[in-house]
Amino acid sequence: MATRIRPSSKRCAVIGGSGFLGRHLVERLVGRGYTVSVFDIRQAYELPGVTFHQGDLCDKQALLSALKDVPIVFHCASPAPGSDDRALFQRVNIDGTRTVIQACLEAGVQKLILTSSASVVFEGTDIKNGKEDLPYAKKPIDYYTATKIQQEKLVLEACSKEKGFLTVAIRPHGIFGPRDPQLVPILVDSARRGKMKFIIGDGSNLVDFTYVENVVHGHILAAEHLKAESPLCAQAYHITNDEPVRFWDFMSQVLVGLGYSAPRLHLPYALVYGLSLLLWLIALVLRPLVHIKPTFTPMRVALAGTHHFYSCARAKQDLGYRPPVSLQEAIARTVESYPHLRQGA
Ligand SMILES: NC(=O)C1=CN([C@@H]2O[C@H](COP(=O)(O)OP(=O)(O)OC[C@H]3O[C@@H](n4cnc5c(N)ncnc54)[C@H](O)[C@@H]3O)[C@@H](O)[C@H]2O)C=CC1
Ligand SMILES: CC(C)=CCC[C@@H](C)[C@H]1CC[C@H]2C3=C(CC[C@]12C)[C@@]1(C)CCC(=O)C[C@@H]1CC3
Repeated sequence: MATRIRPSSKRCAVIGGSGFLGRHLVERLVGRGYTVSVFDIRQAYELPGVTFHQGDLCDKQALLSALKDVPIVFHCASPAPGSDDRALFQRVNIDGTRTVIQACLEAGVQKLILTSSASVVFEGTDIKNGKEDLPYAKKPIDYYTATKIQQEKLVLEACSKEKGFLTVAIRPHGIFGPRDPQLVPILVDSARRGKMKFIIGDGSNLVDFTYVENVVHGHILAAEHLKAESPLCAQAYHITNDEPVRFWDFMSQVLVGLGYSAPRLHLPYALVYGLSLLLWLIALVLRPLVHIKPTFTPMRVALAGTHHFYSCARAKQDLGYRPPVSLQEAIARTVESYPHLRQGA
């Protein structure tokens, strides 16, 4: 049964509220009676109870007008992880997060909840039941992850009981669900181009995937439990479905649910990883002449061929977190939500 919490305040802002996770968060907050300010570079929808502020989070003045009289801020904006624009990641995830913190302090915001990522500890090798005290990756798998590490450090270091500014980081993993622009669309696009015939490795690697509503639940619990005397201050929390699943079983269930064939043939992990590195290097060298975007990037191959699942024990203990939607139910709802991606549609 879900924990019942009495919200301390009914106003909040969601930076990145037009995005996949951000919009689900906004919808749930409105459903719980919050008045929400969305701050995003784009406005993707309209909703009663929600005010939109269109702007770049690197612009402090623009942020300040959205954060006026707002005690709680959720920061879930980021450039798409698949981008290869290093300067953009630096500008938005690092410099922009500094600006968000500065704006929160100037506006008198009391709580900042950051959407980080469980990948901040992932180096491309197995993680089994990883806890939050694992060290940050020394060699992050890509530039997106490198900047998520810096972003999380900035937010947690900014926590100050003296200033009345409390911060916490939520680390989800492999978010999926209706309107996800990444996981299912990339998977289906690969299947349609005949690229989902192979299983990388022996297919036994266990991975966490997290239904978007469970991620939202974790964020709201964090916001409502974050108090000066609580253990949450300056802490990071893994939020997953808490049901590690074989990566290739998960992919197969989604593919079969949408009418595509499941991958069957096995390829050695080292071979595919080596090829993906080679392709990535070729794409880098040719970039001045032609822009190639390989499907199987080294990052995706590492995620597809290793164990990476995380313990939610800290979130269970401090937040009372239990994933409200099971993995099977989540997959069914997700498949149902993509009629346009079905085979033959
Ligand atoms: N999708 C996933 O599997 C995971 C995502 N995350 C994190 O969750 C958060 C949300 O991710 P998604 O909803 O999947 O991404 P998304 O791309 O759907 O949403 C990100 C939003 O941020 C906005 N944004 C980007 N740059 C901005 C800027 N300079 N100023 C204002 N707004 C800006 C975009 O317009 C977009 O609406 C991100 O912080 C991401 O790093 C963490 C773990 C896994
Ligand atoms: C091998 C192949 C082409 C699989 C298709 C699915 C992938 C696109 C997803 C499988 C795991 C996903 C994942 C993320 C993005 C989409 C996948 C690679 C993240 C990198 C998104 C941002 C994060 O913070 C971590 C995620 C880890 C899992």
